[in-house]
Amino acid sequence: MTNELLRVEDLQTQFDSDQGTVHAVDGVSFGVNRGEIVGLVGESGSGKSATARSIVRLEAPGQITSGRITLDGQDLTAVDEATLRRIRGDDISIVFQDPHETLNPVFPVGEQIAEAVRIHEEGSSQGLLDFLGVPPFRNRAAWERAKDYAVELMEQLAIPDPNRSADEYPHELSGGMRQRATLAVALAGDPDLLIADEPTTALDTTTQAGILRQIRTLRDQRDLGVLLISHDIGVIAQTCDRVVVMYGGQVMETGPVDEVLTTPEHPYTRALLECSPRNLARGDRFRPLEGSQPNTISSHDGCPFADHCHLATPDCRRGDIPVTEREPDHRVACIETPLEPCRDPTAAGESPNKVAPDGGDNE
Ligand SMILES: Nc1ncnc2c1ncn2[C@@H]1O[C@H](COP(=O)(O)OP(=O)(O)OP(=O)(O)O)[C@@H](O)[C@H]1O
Ligand code: NI
Repeated sequence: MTNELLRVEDLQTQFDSDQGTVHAVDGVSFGVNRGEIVGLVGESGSGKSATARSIVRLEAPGQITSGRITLDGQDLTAVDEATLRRIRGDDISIVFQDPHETLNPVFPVGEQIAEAVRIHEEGSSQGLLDFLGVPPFRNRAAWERAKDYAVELMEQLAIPDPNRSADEYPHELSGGMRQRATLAVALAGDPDLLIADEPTTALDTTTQAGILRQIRTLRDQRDLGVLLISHDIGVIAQTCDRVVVMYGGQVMETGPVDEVLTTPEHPYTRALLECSPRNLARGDRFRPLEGSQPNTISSHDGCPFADHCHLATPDCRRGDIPVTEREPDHRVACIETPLEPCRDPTAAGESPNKVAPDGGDNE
């Protein structure tokens, strides 16, 4: 028995476009254990959100064309709509960058959290009421309990004066508090897995750090599995135990954060660390890698990074790139990476967070 909660195996999600098929997620595999925070990192368009949405089966208008997604052994690609709805409420929660996707502007936040608690508690009976199209039966005692628990959840999320904040509308809260309220809604059903898609991207760095710490605390308290999506490698370094580096819909490298970010092996991971916003002089603008994202339309043979990789050979542009395990649980999808690992791609500049500055740039 492992304590693996989520397993994504060879997932393919595609979109139709006028130009052809977009291979947004192109053979992605990774797992999330209970009590573990896994980061999904990559530039804009690398397929992070498409992966997250596929896991909760909200991939439309995209389509999962192959692969398996299992949560606690249950295949999410094979369950019916009613089961999926139950899983989304009870087992997996997803929060987005924009709280408006979760919070309704016209209701006080406490009421929305309580509503999420109540729906979870009433479970299948609520499903029946939806089916019959009648307004939900308001069990007074259950509603009061849900309200009490909503305030308790707000307290757990370090929202100050939760009794008062519960009566406030989303726009009356600061950005950070709104995102905490969103997390409270997400946790109302006591999920096993929390997926957070760029939850702090819209926030200033201090507020961001507070929320990331909160996510770690929740993980500790609830033994939550967390999939944290970010384009910011610094966020991943601060928060995650393991990281999955994506480019062009594929996984380039995956492994423990302190290994992957200190001794990155894939040329793309090295490039990503080099152009991390934290490595730029103050005032410089973060610019994506030269040439930015590959064309994921139609042809998707070989390594998507080949056109930007100084180590690329003709073999890199053909067929599937084999994945090799360099250390236990540290995998790299590259045929040309020198066996001598790159010690620290940022040795010349300032190192981001936990990345140890120990020189020896062999690139
Ligand atoms: N609804 C859609 N219709 C067509 N193509 C889509 C759609 N949604 C996403 N895509 C394409 O799928 C690919 C992956 O997009 P995705 O949103 O997963 O990237 P991302 O890594 O989350 O980027 P970002 O950091 O900008 O959120 C992109 O090429 C994108 O254009
Ligand atoms: Ni995204």
